Amino acid sequence: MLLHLYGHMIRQAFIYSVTLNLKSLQLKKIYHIIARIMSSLTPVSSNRCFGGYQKVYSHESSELKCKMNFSVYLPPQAEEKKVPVLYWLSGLTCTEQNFIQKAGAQRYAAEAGVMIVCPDTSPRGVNIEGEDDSYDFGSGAGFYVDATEEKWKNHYKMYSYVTKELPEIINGNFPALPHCQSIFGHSMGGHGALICALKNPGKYCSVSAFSPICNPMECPWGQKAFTGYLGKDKETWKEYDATHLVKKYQGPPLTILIDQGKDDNFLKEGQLLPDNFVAACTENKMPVILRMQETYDHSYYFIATFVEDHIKHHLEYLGMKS
Ligand SMILES: N[C@@H](CCC(=O)N[C@@H](CSC=O)C(=O)NCC(=O)O)C(=O)O
Repeated sequence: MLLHLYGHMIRQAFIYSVTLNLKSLQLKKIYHIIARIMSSLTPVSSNRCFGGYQKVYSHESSELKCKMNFSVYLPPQAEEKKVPVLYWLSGLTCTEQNFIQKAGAQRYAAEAGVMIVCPDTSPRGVNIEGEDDSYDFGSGAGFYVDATEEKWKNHYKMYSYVTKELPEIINGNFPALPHCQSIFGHSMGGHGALICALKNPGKYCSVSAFSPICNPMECPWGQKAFTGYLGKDKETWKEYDATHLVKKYQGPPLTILIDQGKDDNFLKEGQLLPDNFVAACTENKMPVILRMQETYDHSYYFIATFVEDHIKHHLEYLGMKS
């Protein structure tokens, strides 16, 4: 309790120091030491689900310098042995809750014996002016990049959080097979999953996405987010654009599965651009399966319909053929 109070005080002191532009190296070091001590997980909820447990935890994130929630589904098999891990990245406006409440994935994860981990979609409550002003930038819209712009870069490091800090926490605290992890997601999170896999060859056994924002450099959501987090130089954007990254991917074979609803309004508005991604995959001879689903939209009803297929896709590459 006392430790949490100290942690909170140090975090606030850090936020104020950044706000006042003091940028004290010592204060940053102190924050990291406290964050490490505080890396213990606080249980938020635990519910029995298909013979396993759906749990939510909070923790102090050293990358994001704030308190973060994540959810973890522990299948029944995790009581006996270590299991593979599937990371799910949600889209704009989501938290760690959307997928666990709406996708209905726990039944299939229990059958397959895989853990599913869902982080939140951005840092929360970090006192950056304007952070809560729009649904597609700031809170709930971290875009899974490490911001380089002065205003955002101290907290908005979702790329490092999901590829480094969170896996360390999962591997250190849960019965996870550390080299047996895959990643999938939806919309902003579908793109997040693609870039995490493409930027880290071999780290994830497989990747899949529902209605991903495939080419953020060329769509309004992506242009707004990349300008805000990465600045105006579009060369730097390429490091976080799946359509650019897939052209230069040289790692182990990766078969990418994408489901896209044909009645998705965001597809019609030009936010998702799957054809650009498929053309880039073809250019680099990358196997990609794009399934255009008649009459489906962008919602979690669509995700719930096809989530079993995605879990089966991952099982094949996690060495657990279904
Ligand atoms: N204007 C809408 C937009 C938010 C929205 O549709 N979010 C999607 C993801 S879109 C791309 O990343 C979503 O998953 N919403 C949560 C849900 O549970 O459906 C709005 O503000 O609602």
